[in-house]
Amino acid sequence: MSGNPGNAAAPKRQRRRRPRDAEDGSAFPRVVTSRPRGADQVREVAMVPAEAMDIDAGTSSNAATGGVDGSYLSDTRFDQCAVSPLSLQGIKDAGYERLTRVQEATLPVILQGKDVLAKAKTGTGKTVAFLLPAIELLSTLPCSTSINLLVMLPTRELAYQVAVEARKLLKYHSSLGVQVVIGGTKLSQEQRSMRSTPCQILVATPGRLIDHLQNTPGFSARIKGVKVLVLDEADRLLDMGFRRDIEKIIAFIPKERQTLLFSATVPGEVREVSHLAMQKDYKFINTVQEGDEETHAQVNQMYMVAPLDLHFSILYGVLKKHIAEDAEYKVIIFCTTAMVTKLVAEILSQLKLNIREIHSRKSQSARTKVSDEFRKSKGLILVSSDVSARGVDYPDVSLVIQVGLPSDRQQYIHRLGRTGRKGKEGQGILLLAHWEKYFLSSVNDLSITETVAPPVNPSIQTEVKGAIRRVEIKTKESAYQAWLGYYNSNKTISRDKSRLVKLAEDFSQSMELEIVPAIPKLILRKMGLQNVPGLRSS
Ligand SMILES: Nc1ncnc2c1ncn2[C@@H]1O[C@H](COP(=O)(O)OP(=O)(O)OP(=O)(O)O)[C@@H](O)[C@H]1O
Repeated sequence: MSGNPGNAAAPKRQRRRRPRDAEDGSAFPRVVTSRPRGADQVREVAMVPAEAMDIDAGTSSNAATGGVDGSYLSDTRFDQCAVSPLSLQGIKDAGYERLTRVQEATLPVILQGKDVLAKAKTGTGKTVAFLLPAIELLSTLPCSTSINLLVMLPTRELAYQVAVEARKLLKYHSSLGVQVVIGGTKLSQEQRSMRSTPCQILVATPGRLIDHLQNTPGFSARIKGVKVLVLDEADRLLDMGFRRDIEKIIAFIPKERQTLLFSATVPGEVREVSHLAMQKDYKFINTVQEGDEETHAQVNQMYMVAPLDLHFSILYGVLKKHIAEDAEYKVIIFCTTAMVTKLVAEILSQLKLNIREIHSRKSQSARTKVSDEFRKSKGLILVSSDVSARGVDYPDVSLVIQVGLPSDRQQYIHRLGRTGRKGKEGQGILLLAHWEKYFLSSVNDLSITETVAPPVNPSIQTEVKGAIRRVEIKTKESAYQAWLGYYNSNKTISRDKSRLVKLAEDFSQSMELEIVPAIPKLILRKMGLQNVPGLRSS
């Protein structure tokens, strides 16, 4: 390790605020000079530096047919590519034979040493697309204990998953290793393991990486060895929640490096700020075919609009129907906030459904346990906040339900992307109240169609109300406050504060509360709601 952390006195640990974790073509794709149609893409052109070159892999001959069998796979085999025998052996053991389309499109460009911004649909193998060429580069470097590959990503579950994928590819590269640094675990534990087995590949969430930069002796020297920087879920890492952390981290690592940005969604704003991380002449590789949607055609997307007071009953009805139709059901329900997630999980558990719960207020060990269990199981419903929205690869998810407003179009797409992975079929349902319908205009280019909510008969309603009444009052109070906070941070809904408060009261009534819970004055002031009638303060 460059610098000896064992001998250096550890500086006092600094406390800092950081965002909670939210909580594709032929081997030589065609280079296009103009962007394909679509209002979004037209906007992108205007904001991209002129030097950046776009590779529209979606229209290259191989990708245009969707690979040899119309799937997410290309017809190129790994053993036909310029990949080392050690990596090939690992790939073979992992069971991968052909490259996915995004892997085929990006591999030659990354191996040439170019900076790449790649867009490919969810569940199409982006992780291997950035790991494999980066590992190829690392395998040519002299043996060292510096960090040579830094993978940044927004959530802890995703960090573990990327490390697992890296270990598969590294199986025969005995001189290379991978380590994970994430929040929610003891810093000292990570410091110890980095000291005892310093690795060349580091997978990290931004906040924890900054903790190490500030508090782990020798770490900033080790990170000076970075040759490849990856921002997975790049648009999330470059949005306002994480951008400052990413800028800080980039300031610590060498300018002479290769940078790879990957995501299923690349809004114009991301291309606008991509210079923060990449060289001006980076390549934008887009494997979403011309005229195609950002979501998968094999995923049936529907929305339902119903009054808030019926949402729990409708949710129950949808789940019962899905379970009856599919014995191997595996469902993820996305909720707006951690505390609303807890509420929904508790209500559905009271209704005797097989429920697991995951969100940022759970301990990391509980999150890891639930995540591992859900990955392996069937016949299970995972109620989740956005900690599972991006990148997490749970196989065979049969249905994704999104209850209430997604934070934006990108989040809707990533959440939906937890089903329909690797060419499989899936279903998506978005459940909205009437006043949330405006969100639909942001996804109207996707194949999302209205469907009628299952009828809520009196007996279902009685059963659901009974379950809601059995949920602890404290859970409901926390959910009310979180709900208010979430919708208050939504520009459209919060424009009319009186209406917002009235809607929150409707939510409170849907939880069978007779009066709205009191909220601490300080929190009301922070929300800018201190004088709005209809709220109670404590
Ligand atoms: N060449 C390949 N052949 C078969 N399976 C593959 C191949 N490459 C990756 N996979 C598998 O495909 C699945 C999806 O990959 P991955 O999670 O990287 O998708 P992604 O595109 O990053 O999705 P998201 O946008 O949701 O993050 C994983 O289970 C991975 O192991």
